[in-house]
Amino acid sequence: MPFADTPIGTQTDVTETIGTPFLPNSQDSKFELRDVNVYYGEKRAIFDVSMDIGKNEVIAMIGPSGCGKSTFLRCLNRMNDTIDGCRVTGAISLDSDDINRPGVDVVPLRARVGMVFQKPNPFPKSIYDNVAYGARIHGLTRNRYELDEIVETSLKRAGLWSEVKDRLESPGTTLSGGQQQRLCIARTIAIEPEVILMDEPCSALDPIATARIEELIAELSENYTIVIVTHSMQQAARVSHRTAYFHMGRLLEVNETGKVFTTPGHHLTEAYITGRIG
Ligand SMILES: Nc1ncnc2c1ncn2[C@@H]1O[C@H](COP(=O)(O)OP(=O)(O)OP(=O)(O)O)[C@@H](O)[C@H]1O
Repeated sequence: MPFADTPIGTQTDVTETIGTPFLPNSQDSKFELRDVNVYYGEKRAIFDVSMDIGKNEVIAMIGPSGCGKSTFLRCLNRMNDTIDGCRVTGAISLDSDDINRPGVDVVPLRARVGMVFQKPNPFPKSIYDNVAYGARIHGLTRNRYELDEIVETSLKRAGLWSEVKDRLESPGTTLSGGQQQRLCIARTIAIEPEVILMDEPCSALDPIATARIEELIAELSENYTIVIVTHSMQQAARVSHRTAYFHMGRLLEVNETGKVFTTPGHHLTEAYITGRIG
């Protein structure tokens, strides 16, 4: 316990992020963030965050409630634009292209960077139409046969096909919570995103449904970059390659997940993972 004697203050007492916020080769980065700040009106919620997120990386965002994890996640597909009074400064690039530059259309951006929310939110439509919706509006198919293929493939990849293949016309809302969350993942992957943002995707699910989603994250990481916000340190440890610890809007530490949980570099990371702050 190298920091056990350090008092837990409110100050974050770092000037730069501990660990490995930057990847050794910029070609390996999917996102590059530099000096990112987020304000809600006058209030600053994110302070000077700089880091890279790798291609095919699963990175977990952890930290006490209110530390800015969701706010940070929403920077990555400009979902903060939808919040009145929210302002983002700094540089955020996706494949070296600034996502905040004038002229960027957020619709294709959000197709490239899909999002799965805490509470499963299927549309009030059939299971089939939930998955087909995005493919239709983005014009990904030319005919019903191709659409059927996308729906089947997406449901298979989300691990839901065998459970729903005989009831595709039933409303999505008739599924269990865990099935609904897999339906939302199928809906997200149907439009072939490059990145999937997950904001506490298992918090409404039981342990079995959670285990299924975690298996799915491991499978999806072969093809996608995944950024997951979680309150469960066990989940971060199970699914992620790197873990980022946020505290009061600052990114205090980011490192390989094993290191963060065994030899944290900052006393506040250690205080959080040992349950002394929550
Ligand atoms: N729409 C908003 N308007 C004003 N302030 C906001 C808004 N959303 C979040 N905040 C504030 O920004 C800070 C960060 O909130 P955020 O939801 O990003 O934290 P979090 O780490 O995701 O929290 P939790 O773990 O509880 O979900 C908090 O102080 C919160 O009160």
